[in-house]
Amino acid sequence: MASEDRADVEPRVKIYFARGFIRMASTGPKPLVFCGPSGSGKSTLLQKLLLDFPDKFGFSVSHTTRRPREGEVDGVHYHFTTVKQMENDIKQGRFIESATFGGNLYGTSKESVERVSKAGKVCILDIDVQGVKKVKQTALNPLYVFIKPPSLDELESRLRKRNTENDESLKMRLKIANEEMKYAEDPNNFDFVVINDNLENAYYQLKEFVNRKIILNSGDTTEN
Ligand SMILES: Nc1ncnc2c1ncn2[C@@H]1O[C@H](COP(=O)(O)OP(=O)(O)OP(=O)(O)O)[C@@H](O)[C@H]1O
Repeated sequence: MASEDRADVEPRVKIYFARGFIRMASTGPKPLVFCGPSGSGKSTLLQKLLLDFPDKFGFSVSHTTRRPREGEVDGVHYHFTTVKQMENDIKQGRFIESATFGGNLYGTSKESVERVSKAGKVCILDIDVQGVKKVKQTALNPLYVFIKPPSLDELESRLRKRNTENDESLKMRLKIANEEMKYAEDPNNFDFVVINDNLENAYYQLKEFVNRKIILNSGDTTEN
């Protein structure tokens, strides 16, 4: 889908080309990609994982020129910046990738990514299917996890309860969700699919996958 069609949807594209990071990825544990429709529970599950394994995982904070939503903290959820500042930073080569959606700029700075890799942590990428397709073209070779809502009706209900969307953006998110779920049906596209029906159950499955594929593989056998 063309980016123009997704005017109200935030891009979730964080592609880590930083040299240091790629070196780390090729020797250490694989990075972890979280993908899934808007409202499927990526942030919720990701936060639980970061809390459980604070020394293992790190999340690169994106920049945006959009206004913060209620409860969003600068430097935690996003680095909120101005168009002038961000355009200047892009010109100066400080961004790995950036895009304009719905009149706002979004991007991943080299600094945000390097901060995670310098701390010796596994980078978690929270990206949409477009981002997954792009990452698949790089040498990053992460593990791909798809967070799947139990149904589109339940997804709609969660998005409505979250109270972050207007009717138009909700409709767009549901349309894209349908396409993303079709992409995830191909077993070659993701290493693991978690159905986020009951949160604790979904998290249990995710944690088991992460323990098996990342924690135990890195030589750290500490159970959490
Ligand atoms: N298993 C669950 N049962 C019920 N509600 C849930 C569950 N998982 C997440 N939620 C709620 O659903 C809403 C969407 O979750 P969340 O914000 O984590 O989704 P997301 O995939 O990160 O969305 P976006 O891509 O738009 O940021 C939140 O209000 C969250 O509290």
